[in-house]
Amino acid sequence: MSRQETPDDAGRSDTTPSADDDGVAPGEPLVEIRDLEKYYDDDGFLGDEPVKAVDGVSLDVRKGETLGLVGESGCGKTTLGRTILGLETATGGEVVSDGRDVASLSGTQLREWQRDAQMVFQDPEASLNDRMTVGEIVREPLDAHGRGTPGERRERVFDLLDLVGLNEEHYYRYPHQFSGGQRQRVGIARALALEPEFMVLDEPVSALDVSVQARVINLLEDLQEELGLTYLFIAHDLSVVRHIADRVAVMYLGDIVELGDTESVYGDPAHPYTLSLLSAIPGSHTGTDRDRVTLRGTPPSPRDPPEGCRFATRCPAKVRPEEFADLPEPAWDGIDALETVLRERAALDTGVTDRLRRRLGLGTDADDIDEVVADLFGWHPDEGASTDGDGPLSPDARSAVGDAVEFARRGDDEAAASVLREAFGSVCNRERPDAHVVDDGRTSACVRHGDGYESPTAVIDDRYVRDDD
Ligand SMILES: Nc1ncnc2c1ncn2[C@@H]1O[C@H](COP(=O)(O)OP(=O)(O)OP(=O)(O)O)[C@@H](O)[C@H]1O
Repeated sequence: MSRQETPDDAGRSDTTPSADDDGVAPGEPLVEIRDLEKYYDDDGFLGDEPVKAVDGVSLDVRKGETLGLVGESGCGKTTLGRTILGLETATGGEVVSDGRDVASLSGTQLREWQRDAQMVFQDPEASLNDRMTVGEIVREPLDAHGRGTPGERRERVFDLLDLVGLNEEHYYRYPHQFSGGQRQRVGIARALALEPEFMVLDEPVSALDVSVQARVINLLEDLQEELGLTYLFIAHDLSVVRHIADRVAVMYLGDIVELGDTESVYGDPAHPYTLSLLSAIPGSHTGTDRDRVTLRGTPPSPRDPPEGCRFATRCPAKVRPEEFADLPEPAWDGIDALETVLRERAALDTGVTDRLRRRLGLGTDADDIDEVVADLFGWHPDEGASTDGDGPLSPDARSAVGDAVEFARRGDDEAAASVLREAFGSVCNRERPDAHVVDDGRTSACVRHGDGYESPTAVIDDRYVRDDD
């Protein structure tokens, strides 16, 4: 990993013992996560489903590495980090470290794990208590764990401040007297107080100015080297992760879709979601000219994730049914867009007002569906399926779209979306894909890596690049 020298890096002492007394060799699994689930069941009224924030995650965090965790907002990154640390109680699966299943620890053992594994938060403004001095903030975990005499704790805090590029004078100051970067250093010093071996860094630099970000990243890299730390680095900024992470895990709607060495994943993404995510970075060229692959719509609700592959509703490489193999790309664009509209309207429909309206037999605002169809396909459903006319849909496809429109007109967008899925869906809507090993240890959870399918990248090139050129 490259680094930049800064004045802040100078003069730190190396008084903290390195955390390699756990018997785990560098590169071996330090934390093993198996089928981890965290569902939030808030007993929502009207029988809401639980929020499946983390839904079946399996991965290892290896001793001494930085594992990047990326994905769109709301995909479950923070919840995964917090559940690994035992700050949230898992609703299923295991987190094993040093022979202990973290998810089932309590009392002293849980406290031990929470000493060995620490979290650094995104917002140093909100995560530090403004009524305490910096010295008190960093000392608090030492006090709570009864470490040494008061004098020894004070010395330890001075060492920690030095370690993160602050100095003794800062002991008596308050967080509000510090810049964002300095406050994040205080947060890091506090997280290091109990000599952890594993740290979850939750967007540790995203609230900071870019120039300050580089310095804090350098500090984290130096600390890792000096103290033998292992990081899970959560970020939505893909370039920061590329810089700092040895491996990267790509998360979508509660699950990991791709996991591998950072350079392989960024240089040649295997999963259609990774490819779409990376092609959204301006100027990124992921192997071929795929920058025009756009990620349509927003992720579905984690309360009601799609059946089969979670990414199927937005996937640019989705398997299409044989009987519609001849439909041109604009028809598929329209079908995907119509399904997105119906799904998003169905999600809104779960609002109390709409439910009550429906229960009372009042319509929802279904009238504009005809307009949507006309815009997307240049065809009005009342014209009938077999009418000749312009537009990309075949008569069979029109008939299926017409059936969906019937449901939407009656205010049942959910049924309309499922009619579309039934007609135009495939294995992607039925099976949750396994993680396939695609190259040297890299995994990607896409059905297209299985026998008999074209690879996701080949399909995307075919559908989006060649057509556009
Ligand atoms: N305490 C909670 N109760 C109910 N739902 C929650 C709770 N915490 C998180 N969620 C939901 O779980 C899902 C995942 O949230 P999480 O914060 O883990 O995502 P994230 O990927 O870290 O997002 P961001 O990048 O915006 O921080 C979201 O739908 C969120 O609304």
